[in-house]
Amino acid sequence: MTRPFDAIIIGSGQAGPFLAERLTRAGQTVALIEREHLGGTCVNDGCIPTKTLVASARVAHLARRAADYGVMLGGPVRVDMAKVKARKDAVVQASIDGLTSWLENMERLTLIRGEARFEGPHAVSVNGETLTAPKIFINAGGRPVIPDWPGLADIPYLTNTGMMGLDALPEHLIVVGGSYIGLEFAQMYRRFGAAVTVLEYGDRLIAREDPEISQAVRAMLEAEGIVVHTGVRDFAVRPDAAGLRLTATGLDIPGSHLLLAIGRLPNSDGLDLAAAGVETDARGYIKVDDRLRTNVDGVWALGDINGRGAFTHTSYNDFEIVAANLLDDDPRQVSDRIPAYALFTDPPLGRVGMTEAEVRAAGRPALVGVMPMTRVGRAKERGETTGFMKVLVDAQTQRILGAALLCIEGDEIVHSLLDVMAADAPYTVIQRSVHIHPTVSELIPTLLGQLKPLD
Ligand SMILES: Cc1cc2nc3c(=O)[nH]c(=O)nc-3n(C[C@H](O)[C@H](O)[C@H](O)COP(=O)(O)OP(=O)(O)OC[C@H]3O[C@@H](n4cnc5c(N)ncnc54)[C@H](O)[C@@H]3O)c2cc1C
Ligand SMILES: NC(=O)c1ccc[n+]([C@@H]2O[C@H](COP(=O)([O-])OP(=O)(O)OC[C@H]3O[C@@H](n4cnc5c(N)ncnc54)[C@H](O)[C@@H]3O)[C@@H](O)[C@H]2O)c1
Repeated sequence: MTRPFDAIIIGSGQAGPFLAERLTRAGQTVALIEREHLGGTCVNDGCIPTKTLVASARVAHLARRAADYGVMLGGPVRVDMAKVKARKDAVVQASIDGLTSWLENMERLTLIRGEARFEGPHAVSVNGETLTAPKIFINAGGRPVIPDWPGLADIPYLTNTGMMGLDALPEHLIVVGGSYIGLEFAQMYRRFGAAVTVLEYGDRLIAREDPEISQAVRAMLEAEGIVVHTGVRDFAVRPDAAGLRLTATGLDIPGSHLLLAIGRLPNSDGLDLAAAGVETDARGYIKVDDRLRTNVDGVWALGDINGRGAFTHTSYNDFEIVAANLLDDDPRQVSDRIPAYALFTDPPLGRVGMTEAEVRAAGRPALVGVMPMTRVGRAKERGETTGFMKVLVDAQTQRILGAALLCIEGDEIVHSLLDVMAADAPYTVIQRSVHIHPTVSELIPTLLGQLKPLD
């Protein structure tokens, strides 16, 4: 049997449901196919649950520091991991429920639970049925990389998905991978009370960032008692009485739990893209142009699977780009996007635009301003002076090139810089604006008033 639609969407990640809403509102019939959980990674085992857990971990951390603020608690801080998990599950479930009822009640939308595969450029099979449509949108996301270490098949390792099921405190969590996923889990579990060791293959943590950021993040985590090893190679694992034993270059570590956070792979291999003739790059990401069109007419790829972004906000922006081009006669494109993201440690790292290394590589004359948080009144008042703020500016055009804000509220404050960049206005616009006292943002104009040549 063949069922025709105006559009088919594969995967209910952070672009598909919103696109379904726009298309159906425009009068089109849409099939949205999801093989697992509605909402994909962000809702089920990514952003929403991890940031909910980070919130619990921060409360535990502040409770331990209560006496520093003159607040006396009755005894040592205890974390009830079952309650932490239940709180996380409730926040996730509310999100899933909202999404489910929204989609189930969407006029002209057919929601299909099953695994989709291409049968041709405009035909997809699911649950033994063939669906056809002139327009097909792929929003099928990605999954964790699993290495081929000796012994891995013999131990019960975790990924970000398995971590969602933990309702008891690991005695010793070994985290492999010192980037976004690894570091967020490492800090939260240390704060819940576990011993935590981070093992990173590269010679520093979060190696996409400037070395001073890597160093500051490492120092901040070590100050909380997390053990960090970098330049680690030749991993092997085996079961033992403590749970597992991990060996690597110069290391032999017993652990109760192992989290693998060494990157993600696109879910393009399960789609039979060859049947449609859709091309991928060497790493499996679907090749798209600036408007997210694949090489096959009438097939688009949105979200992590196109390799043009790896965040919820980039996936959502992919939806906006496709909808604008198809429905609004508005030629939005990926290259309009200014890269921005945060690492949700505490304090977080808010990032926008270029790193210092990228500015140097571009060879343009630049100005730089750095301010340690020990000079920021609000940070002193809050007793949270870890980190610094750094901004890079083009010396000729006065445009902000990039910023790294490793500080309390860095994930929020970074947007004032991002918005001036998006407005294509000179940094002097922020420098001359009067910010509210006493805030961290208040020091951004001061920082911009102290720029020096980047030598
Ligand atoms: C632990 C963790 C924390 C994160 N934290 C953040 C954060 O704080 N901020 C941020 O911006 N980003 C974060 N991310 C990244 C973010 O989750 C993703 O970038 C985001 O979910 C976008 O994904 P997507 O839209 O590409 O698809 P996904 O959310 O991955 O969804 C794809 C969907 O497609 C379905 N699917 C796949 N193949 C098929 C098929 N053949 N048929 C039917 N359905 C299929 C899958 O089941 C899935 O539901 C985090 C990721 C992880 C893992
Ligand atoms: N705050 C956020 O926005 C957020 C949070 C979590 C995840 N994410 C998204 O999820 C994606 C995946 O995150 P991630 O942290 O898994 O991947 P990543 O690609 O960012 O980092 C993987 C890390 O693992 C290291 N590594 C690779 N192979 C290794 C090995 N064999 N042994 C030890 N270390 C190894 C790499 O050097 C790197 O530091 C990111 O690209 C990000 O976009 C975002």
